[in-house]
Amino acid sequence: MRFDVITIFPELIHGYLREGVLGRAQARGLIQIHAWNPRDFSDNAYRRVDDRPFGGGPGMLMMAPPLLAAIAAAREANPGAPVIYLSPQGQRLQQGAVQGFAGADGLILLAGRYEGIDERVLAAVDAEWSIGDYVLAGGELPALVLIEAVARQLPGLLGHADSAAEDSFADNGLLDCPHFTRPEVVGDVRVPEVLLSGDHARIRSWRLQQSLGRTAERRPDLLAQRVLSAREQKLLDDYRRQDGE
Ligand SMILES: Nc1nonc1C(=O)NCC1CCCCC1
Repeated sequence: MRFDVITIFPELIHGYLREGVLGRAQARGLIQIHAWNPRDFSDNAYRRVDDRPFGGGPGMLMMAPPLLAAIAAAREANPGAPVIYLSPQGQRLQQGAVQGFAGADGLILLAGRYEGIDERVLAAVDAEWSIGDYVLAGGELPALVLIEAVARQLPGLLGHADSAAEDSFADNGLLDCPHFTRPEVVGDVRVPEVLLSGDHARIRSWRLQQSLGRTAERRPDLLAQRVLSAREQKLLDDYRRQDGE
């Protein structure tokens, strides 16, 4: 899958994606990352990409011509890929949309800076997405969040075959269960006995019960979106009874 990012800080993108599982995914050709710098498409000697806002106001805005030219170049290199602008004005990114994007051949991501971009750029944008209701200094981190969340869904990307499929939000819409590794005792806290039992059916039930319980306690909104099977309801009832003890 090819990701093109339009950014005045290409190294922010390449630097982060060079590491870890995403770096290995690039080396394996599972994903391709290309950054386009609007400065390379600026028609003035100083490679200027920003200017003062009409109507006044603080700060600078990104000018339309360099961004539109960079978008056109990216579209030519990544044909058919939707152009996504990351901004707090976008629709909220959730796992469902991430899985949808994972089915695309490519994505073109526009990372804004300064106080924003000239509104006329949005005529060349297919969708506007937000990673959350807060304001960052630029769209590079949101672009990286989207790339990482989508890339993790690609078959073969994660070492363990079903890791992504087992992600809490990915397959069951619940929060993740607690996880433990060696040493078996930390301070005076032992690993829950069930996880040492080797009884995999019992371990799966315990993990599901913990996810259900945690989701009920911390994100009742997520639980409300989900129909529980009779088995899941019983696990949750038992969890609540144990919790209440
Ligand atoms: N939140 C967000 N979700 O997606 N992007 C976000 C953001 O805060 N982006 C920074 C702004 C900075 C000025 C230009 C436009 C993007």
